[in-house]
Amino acid sequence: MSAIRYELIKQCKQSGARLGKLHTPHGIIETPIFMPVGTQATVKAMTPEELKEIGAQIILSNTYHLYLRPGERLVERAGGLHEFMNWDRPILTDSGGFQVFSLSDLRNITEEGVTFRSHLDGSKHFISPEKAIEIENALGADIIMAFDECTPYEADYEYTKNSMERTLRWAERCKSAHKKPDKQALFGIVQGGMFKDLREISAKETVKMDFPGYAVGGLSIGEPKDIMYQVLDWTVPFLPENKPRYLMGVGSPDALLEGVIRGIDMFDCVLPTRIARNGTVFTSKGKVVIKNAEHAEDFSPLDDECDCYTCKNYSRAYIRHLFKAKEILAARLATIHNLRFLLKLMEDIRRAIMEDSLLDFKEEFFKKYGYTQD
Ligand SMILES: CNc1nc2cc3c(=O)[nH]c(N)nc3c(CCc3ccccc3)c2[nH]1
Repeated sequence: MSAIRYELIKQCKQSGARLGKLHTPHGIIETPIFMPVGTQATVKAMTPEELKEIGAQIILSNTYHLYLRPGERLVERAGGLHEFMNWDRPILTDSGGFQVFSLSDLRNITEEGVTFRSHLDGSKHFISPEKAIEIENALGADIIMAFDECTPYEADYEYTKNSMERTLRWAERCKSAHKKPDKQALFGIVQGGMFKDLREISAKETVKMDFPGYAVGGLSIGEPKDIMYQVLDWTVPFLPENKPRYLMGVGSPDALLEGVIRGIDMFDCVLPTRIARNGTVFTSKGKVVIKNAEHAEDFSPLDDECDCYTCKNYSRAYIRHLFKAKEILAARLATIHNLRFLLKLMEDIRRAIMEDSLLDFKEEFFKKYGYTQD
C-alpha cells in the first residue's frame, strides 16, 4: 500500500498532456501542478496562509539544508516538517544529491555516497542513499526523492553512463532503506544526461523498481531548452501512464507549457521567488524589471490581468519605490505576484486540458507573453 495514489482524469486529445489527481496523506493535488520551493522550511517571504490564498497545493523543502540546519532530529522532535512549519498540505523533499553538487565546494563521490563540506561552516559531512532516506523519513514529507547524482550537463558519454548506473544502484538502496512506504511515497529519478540510449536504460530500469512516481532529473542545469524538450521526448514514453511524472527544477512559463504537453505532471522551480526578490516579475506580456525608471510614475498594477493581492492593491510605482528603498515589503509583494502568476497559469492549463484546447491556449499565451522573452 503506497502513501499516494495517482488518478488519471483525462488524457489531452491534442498532446501528451494529462489531467490528474494525486491523493496524498495531506490532501489531494490537482495536476499538472507547480510546486513552490521552500528550501529552509519556508517559502521565502510567504506565510502558509498567503500560500493557501494564492492556491499553492504542495510545497518543497530540502533535505540538504535541513540536515545541516536545524538538523532532521530537531524537526522530528518538533513533530515533523508539517508541524514545524505550520503547513498542513502535502510536502515534497529532495534527497540532497543535487544540492550537495550545487552548493558545497569540496566534495567526493564514491559508490558509498558523497563526502562534502557544509556551505554554512565548512564542516565535513557524508551522505549515502541510506542516510538521505533516513533524513527524509525523519522530516516526514509526503513525497520523498531517491538519492541520485544529477549528472553535470557537460559530462561525456562514459561519465554519464557510469553516473547513471550508480544512480540505479543507489535507487535500489533507497528502496531498501525506506522505512515508511505507507506514509511517504519514494519517487525514483531518471538520469542519463543528454544521451538517448542512456535515458532509455535509466527510465526502463528505474520503472522496473516499481516506484509510486518518477522524476526526470539531470535537466534544467544549463542545457538549451530544445535539448531539454528532446530529452523529455526520449524519456517520458517509458514512464507508466498511471503514475505521476515530476520534471525537476523547471518553472519558466514556456518550459511549464512545453513540459505539460510532453506529459509532465509536477514542476518545481526557485525562479519565481528568487527573481521576485531581485525585482523581476512575470506579467502576461512578458517579464518586467520593476526598478527600471520607466515604471516610476506608472500607477497601474504589475499585470492588469492578474487577480493577486499585490495587483489588486498596489501600483508599479509603489512597488518600484519599495525596491529602491530596499523595503522588506518589496520582496513580499513581488513574491506573492510571481507565485500567483505561475499557479494561475497552471489553473488555466488544467482548464485547457479539460476543454481539449491546450495547444490553442499555448499559442495565445506565447503570442501575448512574447515567447523569446523567456
Ligand atoms: C534548477 N534545476 C534543477 N535541476 C535539477 C535536477 C535534479 C536532479 O537531477 N536530482 C535531484 N535530486 N534534484 C534536482 C534538482 C533540485 C530540485 C529541487 C529543488 C528544491 C527542492 C526540491 C527539489 C534540480 N533543479
